[in-house]
Amino acid sequence: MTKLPELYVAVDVEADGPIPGPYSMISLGMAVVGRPELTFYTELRPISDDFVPEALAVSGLDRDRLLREAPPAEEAMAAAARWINDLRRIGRPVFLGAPAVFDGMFAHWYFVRFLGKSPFNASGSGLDLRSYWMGRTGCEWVDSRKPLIKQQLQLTDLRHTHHTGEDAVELAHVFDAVLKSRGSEVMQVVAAAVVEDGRLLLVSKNIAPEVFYLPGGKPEDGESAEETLARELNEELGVSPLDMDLLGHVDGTAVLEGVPMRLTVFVTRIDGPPAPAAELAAMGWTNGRDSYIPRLAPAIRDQVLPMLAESGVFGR
Ligand SMILES: Nc1nc2c([nH]c(=O)n2[C@H]2C[C@H](O)[C@@H](COP(=O)(O)OP(=O)(O)OP(=O)(O)O)O2)c(=O)[nH]1
Repeated sequence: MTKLPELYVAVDVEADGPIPGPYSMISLGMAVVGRPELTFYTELRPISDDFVPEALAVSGLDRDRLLREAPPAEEAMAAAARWINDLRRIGRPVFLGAPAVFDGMFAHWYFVRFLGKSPFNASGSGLDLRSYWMGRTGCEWVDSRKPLIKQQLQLTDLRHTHHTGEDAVELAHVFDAVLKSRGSEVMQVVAAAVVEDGRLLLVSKNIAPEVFYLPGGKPEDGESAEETLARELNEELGVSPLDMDLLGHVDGTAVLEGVPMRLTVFVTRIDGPPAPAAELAAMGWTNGRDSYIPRLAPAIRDQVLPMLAESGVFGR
């Protein structure tokens, strides 16, 4: 049997105080990431007489109305648990909070207090939006606030309203965009395979002088691959490409930054003898059997050389 996918359940809580027990959860919203039609909302009858006016004011909910009309906590949490458990037909629910500490603390306490257990798991653990973003981008805590994440993902139109049903949907959208943005993290690099007299041109940079690879580099904004290559050949070697034949794309790990890389390689002739610029540590020509080979970047040695041999350009 194939394993069902994980379903990230964005959970949003409004409360009338900082901790559950002395204070109450007054509304609970949930929404499934990537499945905007799957949402849940309930208000809850307060469980104590105490409340912090400033906390209550955040949601704007009328506590007296909740005392009269909202379902008791047992009933509301049973409905929430049923909704989560129903999701098990299509996936494996995982709690998602922003922050997981506050919303998770209320949700977990309420599930355990009123139902004896949580439909998420025994520990109340789950995902936290900001921690995930820090891990993905390497940013500091202070730069992982939701408004900043929204800015970077062009989601500033998504409103935060303090209505837990709407805010759970907002969180689900943001996390969906965070997940989708992962694919675009691949670093693009364009490189030239220049072959003269049966030898392939290699360079190394000052930052790692013992690692050799093809001349080239990363595109600047708006540049085509060909424009990047022409600029890089000029900057690194003071030459211009005479023609560029796409050899292919190679997916690997960028040897300097250690991040996922897609390398686009062109077979290129150049208009004169290359003269290495200061940013290069060394330049040389390999015949495919010499001491350069062990020092090649893995993507070049393991993927590009076989492609060049296959196409008959070099190494046969
Ligand atoms: N140019 C080039 N880079 C390669 C090859 N193979 C490989 O792993 N890389 C890696 C090395 C680096 O991690 C990254 C390219 O970085 P780079 O430092 O050459 O790019 P760049 O000239 O645009 O550098 P910069 O402006 O950031 O200084 O890709 C290759 O064959 N050619």
